[in-house]
Amino acid sequence: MSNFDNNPVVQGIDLIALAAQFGTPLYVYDGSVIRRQVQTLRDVFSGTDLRIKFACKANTNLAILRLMRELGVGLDVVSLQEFKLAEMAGFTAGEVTYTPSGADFAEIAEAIEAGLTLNADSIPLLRWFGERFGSSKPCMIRLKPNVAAGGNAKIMTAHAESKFGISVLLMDEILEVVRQYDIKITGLHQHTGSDIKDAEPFLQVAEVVFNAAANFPDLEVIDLGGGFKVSYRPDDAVTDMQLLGRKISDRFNEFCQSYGRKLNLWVEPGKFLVSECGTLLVKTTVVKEDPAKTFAHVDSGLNHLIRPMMYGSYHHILNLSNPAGDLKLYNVVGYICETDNFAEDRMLNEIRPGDVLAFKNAGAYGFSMSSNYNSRFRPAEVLIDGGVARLVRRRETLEDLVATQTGF
Ligand SMILES: Cc1ncc(COP(=O)(O)O)c(C=O)c1O
Ligand SMILES: N[C@@H](CCCC[NH3+])C(=O)O
Repeated sequence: MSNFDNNPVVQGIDLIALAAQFGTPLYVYDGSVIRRQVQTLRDVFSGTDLRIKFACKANTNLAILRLMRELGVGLDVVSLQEFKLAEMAGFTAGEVTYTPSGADFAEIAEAIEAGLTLNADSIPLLRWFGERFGSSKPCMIRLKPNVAAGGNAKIMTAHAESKFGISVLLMDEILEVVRQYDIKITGLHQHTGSDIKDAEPFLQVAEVVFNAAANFPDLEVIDLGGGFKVSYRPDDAVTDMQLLGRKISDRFNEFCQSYGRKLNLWVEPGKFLVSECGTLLVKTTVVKEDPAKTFAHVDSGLNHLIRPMMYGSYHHILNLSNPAGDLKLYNVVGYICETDNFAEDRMLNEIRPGDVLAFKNAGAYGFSMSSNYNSRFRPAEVLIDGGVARLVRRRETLEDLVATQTGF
């Protein structure tokens, strides 16, 4: 189904029946959408030696990771724990890159010993790597190209004041450390941000990385990060992937010629691969007619899908239980003791207590950013693939909430 149709059926499976079977709140993932998105990336970059590294912080459910592996997609992890999950899903260290952000060096040492290639994000880390490993292990560098792009300020990661990466303005210092310790730099990386619509910023940062590449003779990889925009609203403009793929591929191939060798092109999308596959199903608990607003409370909140509250993000909402109901204006709000508005002044088919609502585009940074705030359980998760719905995470219990507490 299109992400915005009021059609409650995914691969022949009725979502209202699924909500009744597994309860709400429930994350539901459509595997066919992931397959489609992977194929699109391969098609648009077919002129290059492309490797896709799924930024798995977007969704670390083991079934999703396994599906990625089945599809030949590698991973980008940001923590040792994400790598441990990757291993459980069948990945080997060689299929995974490691892009920590200001992580403890003890964790980084463990990750390197486990076989991961480090993507170094600071000069102190690069120096530490040099002192400890010299040229005995490969190393990548995360550059900060000083380009501002992304859907909102909180998800822009490459502007001059961003904490991420090593500024390209520090190239002399980078080179001094690399030479001092004879570090073998096998890859240059940058990640501009998330929700980037236009091809222009992608091309702009690619130029910065290509220019920097001339300083590093041992490169095998150029990693241009993720950030491709998908449609969150019915009328959203999205990244023109055909155009982007063609422009980046052409420029990358030219660069390889001038570099003197064919390199691998890596991209590491999160949202592009999994945002549209996911729907969060919730149940309406109370409809409150207030003189100012009509509030539809649901059995979920910022503890399950924090994007609207954290970034002001739009998630399309459908009333699956009453698709032909009269249109009315609602504030759709959570059950958490915070102002956890999912939507304000949203026109929706009449909502009645018990109605199942669907929050679309919830596959990326949904469950993976969830919490137990207010001591609420996190949602269960279901993956629909090959026409079969499979529970891939059970609902939590009180035992899960207290499992790590001691001494009480
Ligand atoms: C290093 C890195 N790569 C890739 C991504 C994926 O971004 P997106 O989900 O927008 O594709 C992120 C997320 O911010 C990131 O930090
Ligand atoms: N979590 C962000 C994307 C990644 C930002 C962190 N680098 C979002 O939901 O839009």
